[in-house]
Amino acid sequence: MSSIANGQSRKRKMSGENKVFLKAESSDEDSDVQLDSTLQNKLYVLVPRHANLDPSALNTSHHGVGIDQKNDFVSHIFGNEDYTWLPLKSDHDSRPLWISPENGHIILEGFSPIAEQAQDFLVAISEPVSRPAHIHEYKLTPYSLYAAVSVGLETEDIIEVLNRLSKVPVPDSITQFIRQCTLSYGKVKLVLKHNRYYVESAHPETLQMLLKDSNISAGRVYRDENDQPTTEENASLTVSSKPTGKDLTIPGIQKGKDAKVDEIDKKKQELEQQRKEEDKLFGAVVGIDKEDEEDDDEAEQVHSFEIQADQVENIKKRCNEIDYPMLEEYDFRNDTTNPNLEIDLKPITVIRPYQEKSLSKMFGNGRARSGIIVLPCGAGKTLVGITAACTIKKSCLVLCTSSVSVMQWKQQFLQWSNIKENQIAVFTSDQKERFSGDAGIVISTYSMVANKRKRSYDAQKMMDFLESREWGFLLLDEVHVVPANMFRTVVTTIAAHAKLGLTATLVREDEKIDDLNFLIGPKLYEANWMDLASKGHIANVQCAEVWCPMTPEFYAEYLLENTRKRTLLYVMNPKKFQACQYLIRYHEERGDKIIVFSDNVHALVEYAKKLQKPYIYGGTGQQERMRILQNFQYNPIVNTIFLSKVGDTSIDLPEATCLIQISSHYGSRRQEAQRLGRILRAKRRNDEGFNAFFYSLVSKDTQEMYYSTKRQQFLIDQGYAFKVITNLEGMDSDPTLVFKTKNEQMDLLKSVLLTNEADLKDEDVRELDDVGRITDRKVAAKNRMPGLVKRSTTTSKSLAGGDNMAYMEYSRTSGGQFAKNPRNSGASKEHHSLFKKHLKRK
Ligand SMILES: Nc1ncnc2c1ncn2[C@@H]1O[C@H](COP(=O)(O)OP(=O)(O)OP(=O)(O)O)[C@@H](O)[C@H]1O
Repeated sequence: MSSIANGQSRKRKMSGENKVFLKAESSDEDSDVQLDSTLQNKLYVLVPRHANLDPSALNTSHHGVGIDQKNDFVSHIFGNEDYTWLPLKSDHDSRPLWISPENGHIILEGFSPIAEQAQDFLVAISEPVSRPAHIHEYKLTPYSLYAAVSVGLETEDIIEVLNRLSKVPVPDSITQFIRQCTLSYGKVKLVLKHNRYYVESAHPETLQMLLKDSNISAGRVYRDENDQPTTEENASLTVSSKPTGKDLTIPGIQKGKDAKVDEIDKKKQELEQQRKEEDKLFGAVVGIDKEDEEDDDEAEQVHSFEIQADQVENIKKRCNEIDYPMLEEYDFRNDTTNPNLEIDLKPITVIRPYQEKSLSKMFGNGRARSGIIVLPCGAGKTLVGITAACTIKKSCLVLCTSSVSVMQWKQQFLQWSNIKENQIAVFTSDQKERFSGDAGIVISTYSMVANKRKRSYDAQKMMDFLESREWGFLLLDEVHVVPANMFRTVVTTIAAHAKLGLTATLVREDEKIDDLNFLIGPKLYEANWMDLASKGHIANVQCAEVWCPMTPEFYAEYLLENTRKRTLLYVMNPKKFQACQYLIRYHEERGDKIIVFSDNVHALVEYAKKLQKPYIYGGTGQQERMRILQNFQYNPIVNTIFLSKVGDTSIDLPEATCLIQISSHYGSRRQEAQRLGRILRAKRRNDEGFNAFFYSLVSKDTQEMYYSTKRQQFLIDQGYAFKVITNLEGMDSDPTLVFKTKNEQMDLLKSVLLTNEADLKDEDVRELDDVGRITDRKVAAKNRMPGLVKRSTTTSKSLAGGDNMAYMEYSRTSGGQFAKNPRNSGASKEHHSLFKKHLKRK
């Protein structure tokens, strides 16, 4: 939930907010939005320049009784977020939303019968903040509203549906904010039709207003009655019908139907019927599919004027400056200049419902909208990108973060679509291919395209080829990791009609995420992790933080040493070593396959050697990596491997069912989510009662606890509950564990203190993923010994880890199985001071 006010006086708080709403003066003339970093946690930090919100509108006291005047005995607990004075609607029980008049945060009751529809609507108009099992939190921002209008929602519809869903009337301040943010956004589109560029809008007055701007009107093209360019000026706009998208089919939806699919369809219909009845009952037809409904109505008219191709960039820039950013849409079906690409999904390829939903946001009106699709790790972003390419059917450029990903994309194109191998070209430092024919696919890396340093002759020739032609589709993988300036270079050097960004975690520690909105387009869709897990598309994961006490000797040194040595001391803590050994043994006995992650290479090697397990880090040769990974996949004796951060992304090991993290890089929320992604794709995710496990081992009372809390935040916001394990049963009395005696512990301490400074650094991985996935499954399969992989049967209690471990919970529960463990009760009192602070802050 959003921060609970800390007792500041309302007067002081309001003055702070006034600051947020004040349009910052021209400190940065070029930026399209203003950022007030002192007020990071507030809504409306980003204010479109035209948005001229009246701060006094947010002074809630004019609505009724302010909290200062309230004398009841609970209001003070909620501080400035006590909204009991808001008038509840008489049928509020059947409405699932609360809207804060002060900061636009929206709280959704996840247990409401119409929560699913409400969720669809909220994802379209606001940013999800936190989505645990029962209560979800969203926030309205200028960008989220920009995204809403870009997928076809209209201002009044947004307000009306919010009002229908809300338990209280939508506050005036929020209505006003929505109006101001949607006033100009999404009203103007840049469309390429029959190879001519048009500025298009359903609002002729908006186009007339734009044409009054000399920069824009200078780029306008006039045509005579023979459709030839003329200098004769003609004031009228072209009028045409709005495209309906009716006859557009996204491949992979109807194909490959079997009995199971029919059954699902039947269930869907039943659910649909049930939903319709609920809608009737609650009178809250959400209306986000209004666009589709409109298809049945008479086609709406759109107005447009043509602009010169070489003026597109200038006009786009000008429109951004005057707060009328042009949405980019590609009318690919009417593009007759760029040759078509013969590509379709294979008949056996069936895309999943959430993949279809995300694509329908992109192709909702029969054209391709540029924007970003956010799906959890392992949920199949690649297939979404491939399906989009199969829909557009024009030349396509795919950019990824590493050469390993390039090969994976190529392999996936061949796996899911009917594209021929000679129609796909790979452009990396090792391979510079061309596709045969007029149209094709090129897969490359961001650095190959954006790096302007001296290129080899071949690379330069390839770049000339990429820059000299028009691309129907630009697919951008892992958009959250690529620096904004790299994007800028890519987007300006490559002429592409439609751009699609893919990511799992739209979070960056550098808060640069907003750049993506303007460089690629708005977020079109964001899936809910818990929903996908509950439907079996990604694995259910039990997350736990294991608190390992420091031995007195290690702790004494920890308090004395400098930061780098400190890190090594808490990573090499003998108790952590033992916990790691204990968990490996426990999960190996259950038949799990375990990946142990360590960012610190020194620790990685020490742990792996001591526990006699194979390890891979940046310095491991390619052959050795493949050998280790193949053994892990197919050899029943190799059930645990140690990986440095080279394995964070793109490693596809669906056999892995358990992750143990012994050292991590500070507080990166993204890294934590990516690591979790390694087990979300677990092959066995649909087995009854199956759970994957994610353990983070932290040394108690050290800085590591702070970082760990920070890292988990993204996953907690997706609904994961991290349990705290304070005691691994039987660990203290187990004589087989390493570093049992004081002498052994002291020897370890000595070796840590003698370690070179140079060894203490985390691995510097430039290539984001260079472990690679094993694509040569046929070779590997030969070595496999079927039936030998042992998986012991366990009780559900054991599956929940309840046999040997004591849990306590400090985060919101997701209704997970750990929470039901009777040992939980009462344990939650035992919060570490760091967590207490965290909880209070929450
Ligand atoms: N519709 C589908 N039908 C069957 N399998 C699918 C489908 N969509 C995705 N998959 C499979 O799911 C797995 C994960 O897909 P993919 O690698 O594209 O995930 P991702 O979202 O890119 O993950 P990450 O962000 O971790 O790289 C792959 O093995 C892929 O083949």
